[in-house]
Amino acid sequence: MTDAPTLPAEAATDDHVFATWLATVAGERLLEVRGQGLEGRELKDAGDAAAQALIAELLAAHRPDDAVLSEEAADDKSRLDAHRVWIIDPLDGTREFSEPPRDDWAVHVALWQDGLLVAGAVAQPALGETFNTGNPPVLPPRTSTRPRIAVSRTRPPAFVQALAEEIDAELVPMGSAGVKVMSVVRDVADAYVHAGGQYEWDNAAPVAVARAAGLFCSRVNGAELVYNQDDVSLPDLIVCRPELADQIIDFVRRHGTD
Ligand SMILES: Nc1ncnc2c1ncn2[C@@H]1O[C@H](COP(=O)(O)O)[C@@H](OP(=O)(O)O)[C@H]1O
Ligand SMILES: [Mg+2]
Repeated sequence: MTDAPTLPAEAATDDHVFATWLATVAGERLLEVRGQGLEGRELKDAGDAAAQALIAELLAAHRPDDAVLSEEAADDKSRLDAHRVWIIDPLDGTREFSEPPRDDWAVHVALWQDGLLVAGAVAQPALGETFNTGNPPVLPPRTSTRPRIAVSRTRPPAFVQALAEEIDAELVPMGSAGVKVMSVVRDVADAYVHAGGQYEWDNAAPVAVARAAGLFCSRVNGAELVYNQDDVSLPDLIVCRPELADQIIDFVRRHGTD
Protein backbone atom coordinates (compact mmCIF):
# COMPACT_ATOMS: atom_id res chain seq x y z
CA MET A 1 0.00 0.00 0.00
CA THR A 2 1.48 3.34 -1.09
CA ASP A 3 0.94 6.47 1.01
CA ALA A 4 -1.67 8.87 -0.37
CA PRO A 5 -0.11 11.93 -2.05
CA THR A 6 -0.25 15.14 0.02
CA LEU A 7 -2.82 17.71 -1.07
CA PRO A 8 -1.24 21.03 -2.10
CA ALA A 9 -2.70 23.83 0.08
CA GLU A 10 -4.30 25.68 -2.84
CA ALA A 11 -6.08 22.53 -4.02
CA ALA A 12 -8.25 22.54 -0.91
CA THR A 13 -10.32 25.43 -2.26
CA ASP A 14 -9.38 25.83 -5.93
CA ASP A 15 -11.01 23.24 -8.22
CA HIS A 16 -8.65 23.99 -11.12
CA VAL A 17 -5.63 23.27 -8.93
CA PHE A 18 -7.30 20.20 -7.46
CA ALA A 19 -8.15 18.77 -10.91
CA THR A 20 -4.58 19.36 -12.07
CA TRP A 21 -3.10 17.70 -9.00
CA LEU A 22 -5.47 14.73 -9.18
CA ALA A 23 -4.71 14.03 -12.85
CA THR A 24 -0.98 14.47 -12.23
CA VAL A 25 -0.70 12.12 -9.24
CA ALA A 26 -2.82 9.49 -11.00
CA GLY A 27 -0.50 9.79 -14.00
CA GLU A 28 2.52 9.29 -11.74
CA ARG A 29 0.89 6.19 -10.30
CA LEU A 30 0.33 4.90 -13.84
CA LEU A 31 4.01 5.42 -14.70
CA GLU A 32 4.88 3.30 -11.65
CA VAL A 33 2.50 0.56 -12.78
CA ARG A 34 4.02 0.69 -16.25
CA GLY A 35 7.44 0.05 -14.70
CA GLN A 36 6.38 -3.19 -13.00
CA GLY A 37 7.10 -5.50 -15.95
CA LEU A 38 3.48 -6.43 -16.72
CA GLU A 39 2.29 -6.82 -20.31
CA GLY A 40 -0.88 -6.79 -22.39
CA ARG A 41 -4.20 -7.34 -20.63
CA GLU A 42 -2.54 -7.56 -17.20
CA LEU A 43 -0.90 -4.17 -17.68
CA LYS A 44 -4.16 -2.60 -18.93
CA ASP A 45 -6.14 -3.95 -15.98
CA ALA A 46 -3.49 -2.99 -13.44
CA GLY A 47 -3.38 0.56 -14.84
CA ASP A 48 -7.16 1.03 -14.89
CA ALA A 49 -7.47 -0.33 -11.34
CA ALA A 50 -4.58 1.63 -9.80
CA ALA A 51 -5.60 4.98 -11.28
CA GLN A 52 -9.27 4.45 -10.39
CA ALA A 53 -8.43 3.45 -6.79
CA LEU A 54 -6.21 6.49 -6.22
CA ILE A 55 -8.64 8.97 -7.79
CA ALA A 56 -11.63 7.54 -5.87
CA GLU A 57 -9.67 7.72 -2.60
CA LEU A 58 -8.56 11.32 -3.18
CA LEU A 59 -12.01 12.52 -4.28
CA ALA A 60 -13.58 10.91 -1.19
CA ALA A 61 -10.94 12.51 1.04
CA HIS A 62 -10.88 16.01 -0.45
CA ARG A 63 -14.23 16.56 -2.21
CA PRO A 64 -16.52 14.30 -0.11
CA ASP A 65 -19.74 16.16 -0.95
CA ASP A 66 -19.37 15.91 -4.73
CA ALA A 67 -20.78 13.21 -7.01
CA VAL A 68 -18.51 11.20 -9.34
CA LEU A 69 -18.97 9.66 -12.78
CA SER A 70 -16.02 7.43 -13.68
CA GLU A 71 -15.42 4.99 -16.50
CA GLU A 72 -14.13 2.50 -13.93
CA ALA A 73 -16.88 2.75 -11.26
CA ALA A 74 -20.56 1.83 -11.04
CA ASP A 75 -22.74 4.72 -12.19
CA ASP A 76 -24.41 6.18 -9.11
CA LYS A 77 -27.38 8.01 -10.60
CA SER A 78 -27.61 10.33 -7.60
CA ARG A 79 -25.22 12.41 -9.73
CA LEU A 80 -28.28 13.44 -11.78
CA ASP A 81 -29.54 15.50 -8.81
CA ALA A 82 -26.12 16.78 -7.77
CA HIS A 83 -24.82 20.32 -8.32
CA ARG A 84 -21.21 19.19 -8.74
CA VAL A 85 -20.05 16.04 -10.55
CA TRP A 86 -16.45 14.97 -11.24
CA ILE A 87 -16.28 13.24 -14.62
CA ILE A 88 -13.26 10.93 -14.65
CA ASP A 89 -11.42 8.70 -17.09
CA PRO A 90 -8.62 7.23 -14.96
CA LEU A 91 -6.80 5.92 -18.05
CA ASP A 92 -7.76 7.03 -21.54
CA GLY A 93 -5.90 5.23 -24.29
CA THR A 94 -5.62 2.03 -22.29
CA ARG A 95 -4.42 0.18 -25.37
CA GLU A 96 -1.54 2.59 -25.97
CA PHE A 97 -0.67 2.56 -22.24
CA SER A 98 -0.05 -1.17 -22.63
CA GLU A 99 2.35 -0.61 -25.56
CA PRO A 100 5.46 1.06 -24.07
CA PRO A 101 7.11 3.35 -25.00
CA ARG A 102 4.00 4.90 -26.61
CA ASP A 103 3.14 8.24 -24.99
CA ASP A 104 -0.43 8.64 -26.31
CA TRP A 105 -2.44 7.86 -23.17
CA ALA A 106 -3.88 10.23 -20.58
CA VAL A 107 -5.75 10.81 -17.32
CA HIS A 108 -8.93 12.92 -17.51
CA VAL A 109 -10.42 14.88 -14.60
CA ALA A 110 -13.34 17.27 -15.25
CA LEU A 111 -15.73 19.10 -12.95
CA TRP A 112 -19.30 19.66 -14.12
CA GLN A 113 -21.29 22.17 -12.11
CA ASP A 114 -24.94 23.11 -12.66
CA GLY A 115 -24.89 22.32 -16.38
CA LEU A 116 -21.40 23.41 -17.40
CA LEU A 117 -17.85 22.08 -17.38
CA VAL A 118 -16.13 24.50 -14.98
CA ALA A 119 -12.68 22.94 -14.49
CA GLY A 120 -10.60 20.22 -16.04
CA ALA A 121 -7.19 18.65 -16.42
CA VAL A 122 -5.68 16.20 -18.89
CA ALA A 123 -2.42 14.61 -17.76
CA GLN A 124 -0.20 13.13 -20.43
CA PRO A 125 2.22 11.46 -18.01
CA ALA A 126 4.62 10.09 -20.60
CA LEU A 127 5.21 13.71 -21.73
CA GLY A 128 5.39 14.96 -18.12
CA GLU A 129 2.59 17.47 -18.83
CA THR A 130 -0.80 18.20 -17.30
CA PHE A 131 -2.88 20.54 -19.44
CA ASN A 132 -5.47 22.35 -17.34
CA THR A 133 -8.05 25.09 -17.03
CA GLY A 134 -6.26 26.86 -14.16
CA ASN A 135 -3.32 27.82 -16.36
CA PRO A 136 -4.95 27.39 -19.76
CA PRO A 137 -2.59 26.43 -22.56
CA VAL A 138 -1.74 29.26 -24.93
CA LEU A 139 -2.54 28.16 -28.46
CA PRO A 140 0.66 28.43 -30.53
CA PRO A 141 0.50 29.99 -34.00
CA ARG A 142 -0.55 27.44 -36.59
CA THR A 143 2.51 25.95 -38.30
CA SER A 144 0.74 24.07 -41.10
CA THR A 145 -1.42 25.63 -43.79
CA ARG A 146 -2.72 22.18 -44.77
CA PRO A 147 -5.16 21.10 -42.02
CA ARG A 148 -4.05 18.13 -39.90
CA ILE A 149 -6.92 16.08 -38.46
CA ALA A 150 -6.21 13.82 -35.46
CA VAL A 151 -8.13 10.54 -35.64
CA SER A 152 -8.39 7.34 -33.64
CA ARG A 153 -5.53 4.96 -34.39
CA THR A 154 -7.75 1.91 -34.13
CA ARG A 155 -11.28 3.18 -34.92
CA PRO A 156 -11.00 6.10 -37.37
CA PRO A 157 -14.48 7.06 -38.59
CA ALA A 158 -14.81 6.40 -42.33
CA PHE A 159 -16.31 9.81 -43.11
CA VAL A 160 -13.20 11.60 -41.85
CA GLN A 161 -11.25 10.19 -44.81
CA ALA A 162 -13.82 11.75 -47.16
CA LEU A 163 -13.72 14.99 -45.19
CA ALA A 164 -9.92 15.05 -45.47
CA GLU A 165 -10.13 14.60 -49.23
CA GLU A 166 -12.65 17.42 -49.59
CA ILE A 167 -10.73 19.97 -47.54
CA ASP A 168 -7.26 18.65 -48.55
CA ALA A 169 -6.35 17.66 -44.99
CA GLU A 170 -3.87 15.13 -43.67
CA LEU A 171 -4.99 12.48 -41.13
CA VAL A 172 -2.83 12.05 -38.02
CA PRO A 173 -3.68 8.79 -36.20
CA MET A 174 -3.01 8.52 -32.46
CA GLY A 175 -4.46 6.93 -29.33
CA SER A 176 -6.57 8.52 -26.56
CA ALA A 177 -9.25 11.18 -26.96
CA GLY A 178 -7.43 13.40 -24.46
CA VAL A 179 -4.17 13.13 -26.36
CA LYS A 180 -5.91 13.97 -29.64
CA VAL A 181 -7.57 17.04 -28.15
CA MET A 182 -4.25 18.13 -26.61
CA SER A 183 -2.59 17.60 -30.01
CA VAL A 184 -4.82 20.42 -31.29
CA VAL A 185 -3.91 22.53 -28.25
CA ARG A 186 -0.20 21.83 -28.98
CA ASP A 187 -0.31 22.55 -32.75
CA VAL A 188 0.46 18.91 -33.58
CA ALA A 189 -2.97 18.81 -35.26
CA ASP A 190 -5.54 21.45 -36.21
CA ALA A 191 -8.70 19.42 -35.56
CA TYR A 192 -9.91 16.23 -33.89
CA VAL A 193 -13.01 14.71 -35.47
CA HIS A 194 -14.65 11.59 -34.05
CA ALA A 195 -17.90 9.67 -34.47
CA GLY A 196 -19.16 6.15 -33.89
CA GLY A 197 -18.87 5.94 -30.10
CA GLN A 198 -17.44 7.58 -27.02
CA TYR A 199 -18.60 8.38 -23.49
CA GLU A 200 -18.74 11.53 -21.38
CA TRP A 201 -15.48 10.62 -19.57
CA ASP A 202 -13.61 10.31 -22.86
CA ASN A 203 -14.11 13.96 -23.79
CA ALA A 204 -15.31 16.06 -20.77
CA ALA A 205 -11.88 17.02 -19.39
CA PRO A 206 -10.29 17.42 -22.85
CA VAL A 207 -13.14 19.73 -23.93
CA ALA A 208 -12.86 21.80 -20.72
CA VAL A 209 -9.15 22.36 -21.40
CA ALA A 210 -9.62 22.95 -25.14
CA ARG A 211 -12.27 25.62 -24.50
CA ALA A 212 -10.02 27.32 -21.98
CA ALA A 213 -7.36 27.45 -24.73
CA GLY A 214 -9.84 29.09 -27.13
CA LEU A 215 -10.61 26.10 -29.35
CA PHE A 216 -14.00 25.35 -30.89
CA CYS A 217 -15.81 22.26 -29.45
CA SER A 218 -19.18 20.78 -30.48
CA ARG A 219 -20.97 17.64 -31.64
CA VAL A 220 -20.18 16.82 -35.28
CA ASN A 221 -23.46 18.44 -36.41
CA GLY A 222 -22.57 21.65 -34.56
CA ALA A 223 -24.86 20.93 -31.59
CA GLU A 224 -23.74 21.63 -28.04
CA LEU A 225 -21.88 18.99 -26.02
CA VAL A 226 -24.01 18.24 -22.94
CA TYR A 227 -22.64 16.42 -19.87
CA ASN A 228 -23.98 14.63 -16.79
CA GLN A 229 -26.79 13.00 -18.72
CA ASP A 230 -28.64 9.81 -17.69
CA ASP A 231 -27.25 8.09 -20.80
CA VAL A 232 -23.52 8.86 -20.76
CA SER A 233 -22.95 7.97 -24.40
CA LEU A 234 -21.51 11.01 -26.21
CA PRO A 235 -20.48 9.39 -29.46
CA ASP A 236 -19.13 12.19 -31.61
CA LEU A 237 -17.35 15.51 -31.41
CA ILE A 238 -15.24 18.12 -33.15
CA VAL A 239 -12.45 20.02 -31.43
CA CYS A 240 -10.67 22.41 -33.76
CA ARG A 241 -9.11 25.76 -34.40
CA PRO A 242 -12.08 28.13 -34.72
CA GLU A 243 -11.42 28.90 -38.41
CA LEU A 244 -11.99 25.23 -39.38
CA ALA A 245 -15.31 24.69 -37.59
CA ASP A 246 -17.68 25.87 -40.35
CA GLN A 247 -16.05 23.71 -43.03
CA ILE A 248 -16.20 20.56 -40.90
CA ILE A 249 -19.79 21.06 -39.72
CA ASP A 250 -20.88 21.93 -43.26
CA PHE A 251 -19.33 18.69 -44.54
CA VAL A 252 -21.16 16.63 -41.90
CA ARG A 253 -24.46 18.38 -42.66
CA ARG A 254 -24.09 17.54 -46.36
CA HIS A 255 -22.70 13.99 -46.07
CA GLY A 256 -23.60 12.68 -42.60
CA THR A 257 -21.18 10.42 -40.73
CA ASP A 258 -21.92 7.02 -42.33
N1 LIG B 1 -16.45 3.56 -31.41
C1 LIG B 1 -16.22 3.67 -30.10
N2 LIG B 1 -17.08 3.18 -29.18
C2 LIG B 1 -16.84 3.33 -27.86
N3 LIG B 1 -15.76 3.96 -27.33
C3 LIG B 1 -14.87 4.46 -28.20
C4 LIG B 1 -15.05 4.34 -29.62
N4 LIG B 1 -14.00 4.95 -30.22
C5 LIG B 1 -13.21 5.41 -29.22
N5 LIG B 1 -13.73 5.11 -28.02
C6 LIG B 1 -13.14 5.43 -26.70
O1 LIG B 1 -12.53 6.70 -26.75
C7 LIG B 1 -11.23 6.67 -26.19
C8 LIG B 1 -10.24 7.07 -27.27
O2 LIG B 1 -10.24 6.09 -28.29
P1 LIG B 1 -9.19 6.14 -29.48
O3 LIG B 1 -7.84 6.01 -28.84
O4 LIG B 1 -9.56 5.01 -30.36
O5 LIG B 1 -9.38 7.47 -30.10
C9 LIG B 1 -10.98 5.25 -25.68
O6 LIG B 1 -11.16 5.27 -24.27
P2 LIG B 1 -10.43 4.23 -23.25
O7 LIG B 1 -9.02 4.05 -23.68
O8 LIG B 1 -10.58 4.96 -21.95
O9 LIG B 1 -11.25 2.99 -23.32
C10 LIG B 1 -12.03 4.43 -26.42
O10 LIG B 1 -12.55 3.36 -25.67
MG1 LIG C 1 -11.43 6.79 -22.40
